[in-house]
This record gives sequence, C-alpha cells and structure tokens, in this order.
Amino acid sequence: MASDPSRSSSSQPSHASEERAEDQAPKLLQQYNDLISTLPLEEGWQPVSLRKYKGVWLPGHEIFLRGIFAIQSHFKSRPTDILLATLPKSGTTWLKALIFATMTRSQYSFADHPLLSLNPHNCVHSLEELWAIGQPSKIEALPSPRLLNTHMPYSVLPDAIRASDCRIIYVCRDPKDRVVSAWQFTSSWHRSKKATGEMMPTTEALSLATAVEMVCQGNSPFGPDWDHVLEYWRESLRQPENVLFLKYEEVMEESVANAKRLAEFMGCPFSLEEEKEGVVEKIITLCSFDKLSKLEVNQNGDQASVFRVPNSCYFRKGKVGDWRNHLSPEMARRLDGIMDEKLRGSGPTLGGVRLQAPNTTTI
Ligand SMILES: Nc1ncnc2c1ncn2[C@@H]1O[C@H](COP(=O)(O)OS(=O)(=O)O)[C@@H](OP(=O)(O)O)[C@H]1O
Repeated sequence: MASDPSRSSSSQPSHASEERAEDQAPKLLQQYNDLISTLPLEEGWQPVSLRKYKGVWLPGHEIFLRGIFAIQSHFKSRPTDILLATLPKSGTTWLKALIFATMTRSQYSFADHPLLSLNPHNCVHSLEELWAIGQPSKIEALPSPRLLNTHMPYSVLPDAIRASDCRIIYVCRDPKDRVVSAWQFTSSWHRSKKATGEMMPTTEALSLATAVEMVCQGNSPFGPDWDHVLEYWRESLRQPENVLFLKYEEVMEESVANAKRLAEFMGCPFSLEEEKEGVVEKIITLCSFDKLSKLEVNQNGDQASVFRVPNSCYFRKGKVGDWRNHLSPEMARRLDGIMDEKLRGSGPTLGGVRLQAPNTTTI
C-alpha cells in the first residue's frame, strides 16, 4: 500500500534539508546549465518562462529543468509504480485524491482521512518537483506501490518508466476548459506573488487572448497539447494493461463507473461487499470539489514546492463547460479548429474533437 503522507515529511518539503546531487557534482551542474542555455526560450507565458526540450515547452526555472535532466538518467522505476500523467489543469488534483483514497482505503477511516488535512498534492508526489527541490531520495524511500505524478509527455518520460511495467493513468480535459483554468491559475498565482512582493508590480499578467494563442501555437507549458494527449492515447491503445486513458468530463459524468475502472486498473478492485457498503460513493464524495475546496488546508495552506503556490489556486470551479463564461466564440472556434486539425480521426472525442486511432490517417 502507498505510504502514509501524514507521517511523511512530504507535507513540508524543505529546500535545504537534503543536499542536491548537483551540489556534489559541479561538473554535472555546469553541463546542465550549458544545456539549458542552448534550449529555445519562450517568455510569453508570464510569469513563467518556457524552454523547449525534446520538442516540449517545459517551465524554464533552472532548478526545475535540472530536475528533469537528472530524472532521465537517475530515476529507478518499480513495476508496481503508479504514475498519474496530465497536462496541467486537466484534473490532476482531483485524480490524485481519487487514486490516493482508492489505493489506501483499507488504511484510513473516512472520518479521519489524510485528505481532510492534507492537500492532494501532498499525498501523491510530483516526480519532477521532488527532484527539482533536491529530494529524490524521498521517492526512493516510498514503500511500494508508489503513487507519483508527472506533467511530462510520454516521450519525455525516462526510459526507466517507459521500459517498465508500471501503470500510467492519463487524464485529459476539454482544451477550452483547460486553457481557461490554466489562465485563471496563472493570473491568481501572479496576483498572490505581487501581493507578497515576490514579483515586480509592473510585471504584466498573462492575458486570456495570449494564453489561447500560445496553446494554439503549441507554445504553452508541457505543450504542444495535442502531442501530449496523442502520445498517451496511442500508448493506451498499444498497451491497455499499462496505460489508462481517462477524460475529466467522463469522470465527472460517470464517477462510479470510472472510480471502479481506476481501482481495477490499479490492481485493487472494489469487492462486492465494499460496493454494498457504499465505499465507492464515499471515496467520490471525499474527493469531490465541494468537499475538498472547503477544507481549511485547501483554503489557507500552500505548497512549499518550486512554484510556492497557495492551495486555493488548485480549486476554482471544478465544472465542465466554464469556458463559455470566458472565451469569445472566436477563441473557442480557434481552439476547436486547431485541435480538430491536429487530432482528426475516428477515436473518442476530446472537447468535441475526435482523437484518431493510430492506424488511421496521419495528423
Ligand atoms: N475535486 C475536484 N473535482 C473536480 N475538479 C477539480 C477538483 N479539484 C480541483 N479541480 C479543478 O481542476 C482544475 C485544476 O487542475 P489540476 O488539478 O490539473 O491543476 S494542476 O495541474 O495540479 O496544477 C481546476 O479547474 P477549474 O475550476 O476549471 O479552474 C480545479 O477547480
């Protein structure tokens, strides 16, 4: 079973408690910095700059990029690992809660559950963030099966993961809702940084029009979005026992069926007795937006991660179709058009766009 997060120090990540590998290896640090300086730079997604690595626009913080490089050669996967993979703002926080609550259901009571006092991001570790803050040994120390998450596209995952039997749960979301969510998140984070004086008051916030355009150009964090989605979609067809492809909208619409799919995929299906006792519904309620967003930890706590984000920024509306309140018809058409062009095919739909099966016409 997964580790007890309330006993792990992961709820209080420390930047100083552990020496980074790079601190002991100045040559490696130099190599990483040299590599970073050669990567194309994009500064439009304020307040984060982006660097293009292996065809993907990654957040450009040096500490973060060095973590990604180190993961490539040093991460040791285990066949029992469970990896949640998402583009940011696709339902990561929610799925972390669902996965964690499902995997650990025999360890905790619903009345006194870790998710009532810890943000889901402190229950399922981010592979790249722990590496970036110099705490990869925390990942090593986790008992199996480890629950981890990543925003990396399949093609940027370390070989150790792609060659292993570990299970990957991928969640995607209507790109229109996702871009609105990403823009709102970036704006509120921007405001909070200005309020604490961590950012120059003159730094311009990202406009929604710019965010939409950058997604359409493929220049947004972890984008191009279509490559991210298609890579995992194709893997889910190629190796369905190892890659589960879910959609935010479907998990919302058919929560019980998808919670059961998740449990089965993770190798811990709900027993008939559990189903009769309503365990599935209890997990869904515990992990619901209404429940989590009202908790003290999620209203007033924060993530001491690389990006130091207030927990409240991870909970906004949690609705399907909120894009209608923000995007102009023109913006919506532009996004749908680009996704249609890139994802055209006969597979399942994504925000009204069909994903193509791998053996149909090329993108
Ligand atoms: N429990 C639950 N149920 C449903 N929806 C939820 C839940 N928790 C968070 N959210 C909504 O998910 C959006 C945040 O996306 P992520 O969690 O992927 O963000 S992150 O990648 O971890 O930064 C963001 O979506 P928007 O409300 O549309 O902005 C959150 O409100």
